[in-house]
Amino acid sequence: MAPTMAELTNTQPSTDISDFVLHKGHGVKGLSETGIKSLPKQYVQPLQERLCMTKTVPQDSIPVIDISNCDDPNVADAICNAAERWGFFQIVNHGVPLEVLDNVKQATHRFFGLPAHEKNKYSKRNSCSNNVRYGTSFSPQAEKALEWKDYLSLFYVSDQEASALWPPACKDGVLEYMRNSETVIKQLLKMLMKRLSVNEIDEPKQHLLMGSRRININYYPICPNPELTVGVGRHSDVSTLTFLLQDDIGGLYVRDLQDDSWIHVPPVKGSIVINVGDALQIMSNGRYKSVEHRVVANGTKNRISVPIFVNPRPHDMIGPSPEVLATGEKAIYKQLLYSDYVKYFFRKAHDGKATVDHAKI
Ligand SMILES: COc1cc(/C=C/C(=O)SCCNC(=O)CCNC(=O)[C@H](O)C(C)(C)COP(=O)(O)OP(=O)(O)OC[C@H]2O[C@@H](n3cnc4c(N)ncnc43)[C@H](O)[C@@H]2OP(=O)(O)O)ccc1O
Ligand SMILES: O=C(O)CCC(=O)C(=O)O
Ligand SMILES: [Fe+2]
Repeated sequence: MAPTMAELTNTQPSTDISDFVLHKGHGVKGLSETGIKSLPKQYVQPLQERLCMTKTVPQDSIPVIDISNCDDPNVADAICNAAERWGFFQIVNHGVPLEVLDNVKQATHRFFGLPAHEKNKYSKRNSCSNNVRYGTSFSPQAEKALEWKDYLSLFYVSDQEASALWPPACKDGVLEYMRNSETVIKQLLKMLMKRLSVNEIDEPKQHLLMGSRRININYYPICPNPELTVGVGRHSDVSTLTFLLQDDIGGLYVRDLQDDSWIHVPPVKGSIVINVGDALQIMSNGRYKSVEHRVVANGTKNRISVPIFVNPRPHDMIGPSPEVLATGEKAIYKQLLYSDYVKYFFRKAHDGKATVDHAKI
């Protein structure tokens, strides 16, 4: 039986909240559902990490790009310009059927709707594979303040492995969404690489750009005192590209590189949010920007999102592309083993752009 709100907040030491959320697998969703009225102190973020609304810009500035005609050079220009200027854009008319998007959202709700003991079968402690992990916050062992989010992270190896190991509550919807994203991911990478003088994506390049995929399903439950915490703290993704489906609640903010303000990425029906990750920033020698983003907590609504992180393979070396350096441009990033880079990212709390700065020469 889940404890009541009074049992958790008033009379119990804070270790009991950690035990309930982290170890027993209730997550922040379970905490939220106790009816808790004030934010436990573990989730109170330092002032500088909370999103101050006076630093946000109300207008919609992240481009929304219709990609129905991928062969149109104007479409490629819009994509590449957005990747250079914003690091973020939304795509519409991308060819992934609305039904597939609805199915993966339902799959996400089905998984998080399971009882805690079912979800907890996939926690780091209990999961039968490193490739399937249910958790909460980002890196609880490294964080001074926890984040108000639960997630399931699925590293894709093969359909066979996914069928055997991924939770039955969500695997079909997630696999269908992954399969349907493949063509558009290839189209986007082709356009982005062409501007970097990579005119053909041969097999080795394809491995480097999209040789592995990780899909996360994220759940941000209703939060008491949302202004005191974060859903996800400031970070950039370590992927090549991230292909993100959000529901209609909103709450994702992106750093404007020109003035350091934060810009909302408004939900647009049927759209997919695309962002450049650190691996592509490094390969493009800084031309495409992996931009800091964060998610605010919400006081009245539950929110979900489903990012597909498109990555190099763990054993690939990443560094500025030879085609980019062929012009005589000086490399600003080192060559790194991708899995070392990702481990470095996961070992720390979210800290803005510190991971990619670590890759600088
Ligand atoms: C969760 O909240 C998030 C997540 C994100 C993610 C943004 C991304 O861009 S994810 C894309 C990352 N790229 C890849 O996964 C592809 C390459 N993969 C690899 O190189 C490896 O699979 C590996 C990730 C390095 C894991 O290798 P493995 O040998 O299996 O090592 P482990 O011992 O299992 O893990 C090492 C260390 O990493 C942490 N960790 C691993 N997986 C996850 C995960 N899915 N989520 C969170 N943390 C993970 C873990 O702490 C491990 O350390 P331990 O102390 O537990 O041993 C963005 C924003 C978010 O809020
Ligand atoms: O939930 C979102 O909109 C974004 C989540 C995110 O940035 C991530 O999982 O890397
Ligand atoms: Fe992210």
